[in-house]
Amino acid sequence: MTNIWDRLAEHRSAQGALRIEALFDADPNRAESCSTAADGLVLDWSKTAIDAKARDLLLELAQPVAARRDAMFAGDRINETEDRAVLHTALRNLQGSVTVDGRDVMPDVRETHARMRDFATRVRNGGFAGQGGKITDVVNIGIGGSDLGPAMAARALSPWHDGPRVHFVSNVDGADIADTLKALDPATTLVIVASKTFTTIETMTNAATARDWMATSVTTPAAQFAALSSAQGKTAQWGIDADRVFGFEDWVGGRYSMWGPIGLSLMIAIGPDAFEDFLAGGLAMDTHFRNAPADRNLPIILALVGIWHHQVCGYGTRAVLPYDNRLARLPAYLQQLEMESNGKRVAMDGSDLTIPSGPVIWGEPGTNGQHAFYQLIHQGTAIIPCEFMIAARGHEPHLAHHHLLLIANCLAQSEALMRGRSLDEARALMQAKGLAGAELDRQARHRVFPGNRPSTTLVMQELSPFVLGQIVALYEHRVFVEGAILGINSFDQWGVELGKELALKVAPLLDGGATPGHDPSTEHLAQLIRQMRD
Ligand SMILES: O=P(O)(O)OC[C@H]1O[C@](O)(CO)[C@@H](O)[C@@H]1O
Repeated sequence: MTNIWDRLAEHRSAQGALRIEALFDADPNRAESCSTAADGLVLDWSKTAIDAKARDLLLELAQPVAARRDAMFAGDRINETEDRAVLHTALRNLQGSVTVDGRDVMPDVRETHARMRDFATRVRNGGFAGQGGKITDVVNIGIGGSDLGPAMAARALSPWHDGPRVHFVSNVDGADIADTLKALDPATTLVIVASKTFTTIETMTNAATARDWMATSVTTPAAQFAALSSAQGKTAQWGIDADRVFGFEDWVGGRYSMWGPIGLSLMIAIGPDAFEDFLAGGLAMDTHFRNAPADRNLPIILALVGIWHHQVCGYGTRAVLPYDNRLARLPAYLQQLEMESNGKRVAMDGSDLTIPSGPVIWGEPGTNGQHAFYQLIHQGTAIIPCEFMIAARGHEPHLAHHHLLLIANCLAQSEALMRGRSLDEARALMQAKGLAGAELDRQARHRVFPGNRPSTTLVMQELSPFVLGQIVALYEHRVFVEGAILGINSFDQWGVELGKELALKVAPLLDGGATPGHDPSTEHLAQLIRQMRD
């Protein structure tokens, strides 16, 4: 394994000043041969410096992935630090069969899905109503994996919305819930408390606030609450009727959970049939991931491109740039999926990682990002691999000219990043403006684009529930492949625990109490804030 990393590093250094464009000169079919497709979703990775040798070495690196992938789908306890299976894929394979510890888990999955379908249908058609009539608004209260997935997807699939309005509250900042609830009628609002553990302080605080708000208008607030949780005892204590509690097993990780009960708000918004199309897209990607050979396997290729850029080339961040305004929350969703999964420093066996783990993920939809941070991407000193996404068709046929411009911008950016603008070209531009001598040189230098900056482009026909399912599953498996290659556990998240524990100890300081063991800076800040507040 180490040997392949060394060989990759040697090869990268042997590439020297190689320009990506030169790879197209060497291989006239590069655009096609460096495109990988799965059920109509196409990834073009030709605008990277991955040449034939790098590709072969990366594929060698991926050889151990197949065994771990098969173990995951078989229900083995591959999440070793939490001693759990990893089976979110079962939630989208409703006809499938998978056993954990000798027990077929699918009857329960199917039963819960059927209950979700029934409840969502009744919320949508008025069979389940609020104390003031048909449900007009649904508020999903959750955070992290209990928020980001459904919030991202609800926005992405807004053309499919034909149910009640859905809103998402996640932040413990009271501004979030206050701003959301102020426009709603408690008597026609359904509140869904989404929390796997039903202990997360942000979610439980927001849920209690929502219950108080509801109590100002209706006699039985709990009757307009539903819960999505693995902790059924706690949901009962909270007074939520078991009929409206949708559970899932510990083998569904929070950030992988939108396919099951955590997707209820999405199902209510777009309807159970469209939600099942979303599941079908995820299942199609699973089938592809399990069966396609590594060199034509979309998640494996996407992961290897990521490894090439971060672990081999040393680029510290990765920009996700969907040219689709409705995918505005995708970068935030992927931040949790990728960084909570692969932001680790210890290998599965407890030893220190000797290679860097996952990169920083960030991004914004195009074209807005172009007018904000693309300056740095094009001319800054850091190289930022960009992941563009674009649909051939938009959802507004009467605005087709907008969509053409959107596509043109997307393609132009990846071209500009790769080709850049040479000093000679910049000088010619300045000459045409009448400049000469030292001033011409000075002005020209500011207009040089170094180019040779890598990007990938994911192309879809249109952003439908099926395609969104493919994209989410693609990224889940990409994270899996990267984690398997790095030898880390992508399914735990111990790194978020310490801050949670300390928040509970800091809280008394803000009320003038004393809890031992804080550093002087934290004590001082707490005191300062207390004074400013009073
Ligand atoms: O669904 P819960 O239990 O409220 O947890 C919410 C989120 O908190 C985390 O545990 C840590 O941020 C995430 O992994 C999870 O998605």
